[in-house]
This record gives sequence, structure tokens and C-alpha cells, in this order.
Amino acid sequence: MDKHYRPGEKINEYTIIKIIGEGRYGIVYLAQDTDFNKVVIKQLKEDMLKKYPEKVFYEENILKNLNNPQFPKLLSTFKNNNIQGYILEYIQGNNFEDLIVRYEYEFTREEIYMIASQLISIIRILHKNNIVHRDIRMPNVIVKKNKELVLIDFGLARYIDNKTHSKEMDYWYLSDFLIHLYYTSYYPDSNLDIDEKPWFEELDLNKYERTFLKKLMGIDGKYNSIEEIENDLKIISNLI
Ligand SMILES: Nc1ncnc2c1ncn2[C@@H]1O[C@H](COP(=O)(O)OP(=O)(O)OP(=O)(O)O)[C@@H](O)[C@H]1O
Repeated sequence: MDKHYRPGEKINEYTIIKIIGEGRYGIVYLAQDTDFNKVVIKQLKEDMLKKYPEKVFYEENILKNLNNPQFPKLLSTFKNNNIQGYILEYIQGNNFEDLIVRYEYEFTREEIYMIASQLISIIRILHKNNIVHRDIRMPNVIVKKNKELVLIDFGLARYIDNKTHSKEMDYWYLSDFLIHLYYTSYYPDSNLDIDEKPWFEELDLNKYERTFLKKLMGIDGKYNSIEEIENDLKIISNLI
């Protein structure tokens, strides 16, 4: 059984505030340093460390090599007997799941294009560093007060090998992410819309948007580079 640190207990110089998540791989805490700066601590689960020692360190290793404001910084690592993990910069803001589910925020076209453009920049940095995130979903993107986006949770991120781990997976997630944003301002007409339709029929998209989203998913052709994606988004954004 893994130790669960309680509020007030310490890991190195950090005091635990509370647990903010617990998955298969680890326990995630919100904590603070002696100057009350918040941090996130990820404690790796013992059985995962034993079973998959190569998998549990991907997030730590990948974040160590990424030094951009679009990703949380890896601050340090810790190891006390069997308990080990790492400490990440805390990103203040709301994730997209909170915005949509809790605050029922409806995104405008302009906002969707701005978000798409930021996500493309984020993916460009990742792929330039030979990294594919593989989990660009609503709970894993935080919007800061200044509207900048930060991508978190690198637990599934891997180095691109073009066999099992290819960059197209992030293109697919980008499309799925944007489709979720379009749905925030979609109101089904319950009397008429009895048939289940796919998103590309249901959403009110122009033909450029539809082609863009489908191509990102590899349904209708496919993108070969992030530059191509960026160019198409520019064309679509200039149409509104
Ligand atoms: N650097 C960070 N700054 C702020 N919040 C964070 C940060 N990293 C993670 N969180 C929050 O902590 C919680 C758990 O984090 P994360 O998703 O990385 O862990 P996980 O155990 O892999 O979760 P899951 O099983 O949902 O993938 C989430 O609510 C997430 O928003």
C-alpha cells in the first residue's frame, strides 16, 4: 500500500496542501514551498515502479527536456526509501473540462481559431523535440489568466518512432479537441434531430472547416506537417 501524504506533511521542502488526483501511475498533490509558492508533486506508485519501471519515468524525462512556458517545468525529483517522484511547476488557471462542464462556457468561432493556433504552436514545439503527447484532451489543457494555454499530463507522451508513436496522433487529438469546442455552441433541435448524426453533419461547419477537421483525423486525406496545418487554419480564420 502506497503512503498517502496528509495535509501539513512534507516532501523535501514542500508542505502538502491536498491530493488533487490519483491515477494508476501515481498520486498527485498540491503543495507549497516555504515562500508559499504552489507546486504539484507526483508520487509514483510502488507497484507501477516495479512492473513498468521504463514507463513511469516518461513524464519526468520528457518534461526535463522541455523548457517552454507552454509546459509545466520539472522543478526537482525526490526519493525517500521506496517513495519517489517529481515536483512540477503549478499552473494557475482553469482546464477546458472545467470551463465547459462547470462554467458551461460557449466558445465563439474567433476563440476556437485562437485556441487552435495556440495548440498548433504547442504541437510544433513538441514534434520539433521529437515528442508526441498522445493525450491532448480537455482536462489536460489549462488556460491561464492571460489566455495562454499550457499543456499538462505527459504520462502518455513518448518519443516519436514513426511506428507505434507517430505525430499523427496529436493531429487527431487536435481535431477532437476543436470539435468539443464547436459543440459548446451547438443546440440540437430535439424534435427534428432524432437520428444520430456524425459530428461533421451535426455541427454547423463551413466546407473548409469540415475538410480541415476531417483531414486532421485522417478521414479525408492527411496532413504531412504542422506547417500545412497552420496554413490551412490561417486560410479558414481569414474567412470569418
Ligand atoms: N502542473 C500542474 N499545474 C496545475 N494543475 C496540475 C498540474 N499537473 C496536474 N494538475 C492537476 O492535477 C490533477 C491530476 O493531474 P494529472 O492529470 O497530470 O495526473 P494523472 O494522475 O495522470 O491524472 P489522470 O489519471 O486524470 O490522467 C488534474 O486535476 C490536473 O489538472
